[in-house]
Formats: sequence, structure tokens, C-alpha cells
Amino acid sequence: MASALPVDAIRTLSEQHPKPSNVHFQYGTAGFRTLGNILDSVMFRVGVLAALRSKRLDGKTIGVMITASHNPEQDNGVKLVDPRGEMLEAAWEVHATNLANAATTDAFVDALDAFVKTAKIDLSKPARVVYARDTRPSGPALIAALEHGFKAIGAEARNAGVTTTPVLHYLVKAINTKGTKEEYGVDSEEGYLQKLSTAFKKLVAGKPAIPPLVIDCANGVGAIVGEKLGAHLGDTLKLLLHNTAIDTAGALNHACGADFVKTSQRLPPSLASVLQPGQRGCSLDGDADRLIYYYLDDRGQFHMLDGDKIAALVAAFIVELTKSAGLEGEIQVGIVQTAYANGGSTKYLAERLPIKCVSTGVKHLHHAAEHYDIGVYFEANGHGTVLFSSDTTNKLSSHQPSTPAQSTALNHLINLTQLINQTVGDALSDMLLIEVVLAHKSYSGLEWDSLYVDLPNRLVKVVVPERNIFKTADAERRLTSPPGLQAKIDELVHRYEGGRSFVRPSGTEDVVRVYAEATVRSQADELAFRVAGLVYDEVGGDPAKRPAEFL
Ligand SMILES: CC(=O)N[C@H]1[C@@H](OP(=O)(O)O)O[C@H](CO)[C@@H](O)[C@@H]1O
Ligand SMILES: [Mg+2]
Repeated sequence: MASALPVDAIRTLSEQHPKPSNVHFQYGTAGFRTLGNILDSVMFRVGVLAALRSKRLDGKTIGVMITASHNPEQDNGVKLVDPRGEMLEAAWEVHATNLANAATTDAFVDALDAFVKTAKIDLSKPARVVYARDTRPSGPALIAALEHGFKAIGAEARNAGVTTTPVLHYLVKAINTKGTKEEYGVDSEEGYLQKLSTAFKKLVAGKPAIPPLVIDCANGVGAIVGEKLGAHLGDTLKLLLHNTAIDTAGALNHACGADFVKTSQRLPPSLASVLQPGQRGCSLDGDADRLIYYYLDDRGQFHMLDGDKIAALVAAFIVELTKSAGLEGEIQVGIVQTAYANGGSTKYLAERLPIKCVSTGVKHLHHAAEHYDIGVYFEANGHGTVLFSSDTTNKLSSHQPSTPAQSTALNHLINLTQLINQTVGDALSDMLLIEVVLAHKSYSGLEWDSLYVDLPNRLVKVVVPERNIFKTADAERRLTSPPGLQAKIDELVHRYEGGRSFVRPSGTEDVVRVYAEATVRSQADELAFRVAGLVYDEVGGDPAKRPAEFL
């Protein structure tokens, strides 16, 4: 017999976290995300929901991460992590949205009650959660609201403190596999850093000394975890941490970080006197799950190495290792991208490997990558990882190499499975992976960059009255609504050499995004601003507020 919801405790505590009346919350691409100061009720309710998710899954530990990633400092957000360290099952996103929008405590309790029945949640099961936050100033108050949610429903909750999003994902998997034969690692941040650095040291043993690496920590939590990682790495790889001002108001993600670099396609001004020509630098985002590399050439010109370049570098290396290990034909490496992948990268990769295009958002990439023996997925913005299927992991551990060279390659592959975060993309783990490949190939940024040439591209935001009328098909590459708009975009695109453009509603911001690329820089810009203008006018944008750059 299932026990009942502790309705009295939920009511009492819920009254302390009333829902603001004029806001509609939505569990989107990255969980709930909006201004930090309106999220109190959402946190409380997510606390209760996380516990129910755990009960539904037989008491497995669920993760809760409070962060707004690369978004401005005043924003915050929360997302749930499922037992294997993956994003919350999509079907529950709707339940999360429903519960968050119940107008009153009574409505919330009624919604909970109905939900427990329809989702067949056995309330007698234990509820276990692990939670963490990034460095945002709104974090501590939101954690307190979340903890009230845990308390209300009686969850067993473990506080993982201030850490990165990927560390939290790792912890969830490590806790849930503890003591099993799939044990993922020691269930602590320290255990994770130990695991990564041990694998890294094995992978670069015997290689020439690696020059120090400049890291822009976006003034976020990557600064804290990056410093600890640096201590583990010692002289193997010296990390030069910059933008580490986690206590300076307004500094987080401001004119720095992976998103700044990717969108503005330039060096953070704070690194202008730091990065030397030829030296490698990289930027993390506010919760350290995105990574963008770059270098300055001899003339001091900036060159960006984004998620697409990372995918190309890493996939080629893994393919080479599988061949050298004598596993050619037995292990297939595949790539997953989104429509935002640069056309140059898609062409380069499609000529070499199986490749798939999916909708924006890590959960789509992750699931598609699981269908390959080894799936490499990166969003152009630098979020991604490499997944090894369990068949592949078994093959690697049982394969009998016939030569010393095969044995070395096989060991490298096995160590890569330890170095790479299998739950979600991690900027720090990805950074070590890239450093391994560069060391093995004796590549500088220049050689890596010349794998293929990026097509000039431009990303533009369009503010429209109603973004939900924009509907897409074909992995978001075509609009099906508003009717007729896609035909007009096609007509424009045809006029540009190497032209490609698509339009989709953002899942994290109240805007529509326009992407365009073309063979020549000025043409990519022109196409993007023409399509942006078209979109703006088509859906009745206010002519008085029409951005001047739209054509
Ligand atoms: C063009 C772009 O970079 N879009 C980002 C952004 O999603 P939008 O749905 O485009 O707002 O945030 C997502 C979550 O971080 C990330 O997965 C995605 O790649
Ligand atoms: Mg992030």
C-alpha cells in the first residue's frame, strides 16, 4: 500500500514560497531559466518534484542543478538530472511546467495529488536527491527554497555545494552505480578530478612537455573547479586561469566566457595582453559545460576553434586509434550535429564519417549519439562529449591486441573512456581531451584549425510578438509556420553563393534566432540581416522599433 503525500508539511512550507501571479514558467531546453529573483516558488516545487521522480524510479538518486549557465548574472535556473546522469526524461518536462504554474498552494497540492495518481508514483518508496549550484549571487536563497521542497516531502538530500554542472551529472551517475559492476567512479568532486587527471597523465605519458594553457573561466564556477583540477595535473599541464573573479558583482559571463567568444567571434578583451601569438587559449561558460578554443596567429589575428572544430579533431583521433588497435570495421564512430554546425564542418565530416543532424539541445544530440558504437556530439557553441556504447566498452576490455602498437592504441582508447564524461559535456574534461589529441598529433592551434575552413556566418536574434507561432521541421532546418515564410527565405538564400539560412524559435530566450552563412563574410552578414528583416516584418514587428541593421 502506498503511503500518502505529507500534505500538511507541503502546505505549510509552500505558503512560504508563493508563486508570483503574473509569470508563466516553462521547463525548456535547459530546465527553468529566468530572472533569479522570481524563481523562489519554482525551486520549492522542483524540490518536491525531484523527490517524486526519485520515488518513481525506486529511490534512485536524482540530481538538481541550480545555474543559468552562460546567461547574465541576474538570471538563474534549475534543471533535473536523471539517474544515469542524463537530462530529465522529456515526458516529465510537462509535469514540471504544470506544477510550477499552479497559482496557489491549494492548486499546487491538487496538481501534485493528480500527478501522483496518473504517474503511478508509489509514495512508500524512498526519495534521494543530490544538488548543487553555481556561483550566482541568487544561488544561496534559491538553494534554501529547494531544501524546503525536499524537507516538505521528506527526501534524503545530499548537498554537493558549489560546483560545475558536469560534476553534478557525474555525481548522479557515480552515486547510482556505486557498488555495482558499472561503478562510474568515486562519488565526489575530488573523485572525479582524480579520475580525469589519472587518465590524462596516462594518455600523455612519454609525449613532449605540453606548453601552459590560458583558460578564461568566465568569472564563474569553472575558476574554482579549474584550480582544483590544476592541482591534480601539476606539471603535466599548467593551467593559467583568468577571469576568476567569482565574487565581483556583474563579472560573471560579462565580456568573457565561451558564449561571448562564440557569438562575438573575438577574444575576451581581458585576455588581450595575456594571450601570446601561437599560444592556445580557451573559454569556459558560467557553469563550465561549454568550451571554445582559440589562438592568435603571427600577425596577432584571432582564430576561433569552436565545437565543430572540436568534433572534427576528436573524431579523427578516435577513428585513428580504433584502426591502430585493430578494431577497424568493428567499432563505428559517428557524429551528431545541429543545424548551427558550420557548413564547412558538415562537408568535411560527412566525407569521412556517418553524420546525423538533430534539433538544438543537448538531450537530442546525446540520444542520437547513443546509437553509434562511439558517438561524437558537439554543438557549435562548444557543448558536447563522446559516448562509448556498452558494447564498445566490452569490446575494448576483451579485445586481444596482436602487436605492441595495437596494445598501445587499445590502452589509449580505454583511458579515453575514463577521461571523457559519459553523462554530459564537460568543458574541463573536453579541454583535457583536446590537449591529449594536440599532444599526440603535435598540433598547434594552426594545424588543428586547418582541418577545414569555416564558412563565414552570422547569428541574429529577432524579437517578435509571439515566438510560438514559429514551427520547424527537418531538424529545425525548415519553417512550417508561419505559412509561406520558408518559401521567401529560400528565395533569398538562392541569391547568395554558398548561402544557407534557417529560422527557429529559441528554447531559452524570448526571441527567434536567424542563422546564415555564405562563402563571403559580407554576404553572410547581408543574408542574415535580410532574413531577420523578413521575419520581423512578416509577423508584424513594430516598424518604429525595427533594428537599424535589419535589411
Ligand atoms: C544557437 C544556440 O547556441 N542555442 C543554444 C541555446 O538554445 P536556444 O534554444 O537556441 O535558446 O541554449 C541551449 C541550452 O544551453 C543550447 O543547447 C543551444 O545550443
Ligand atoms: Mg553551460
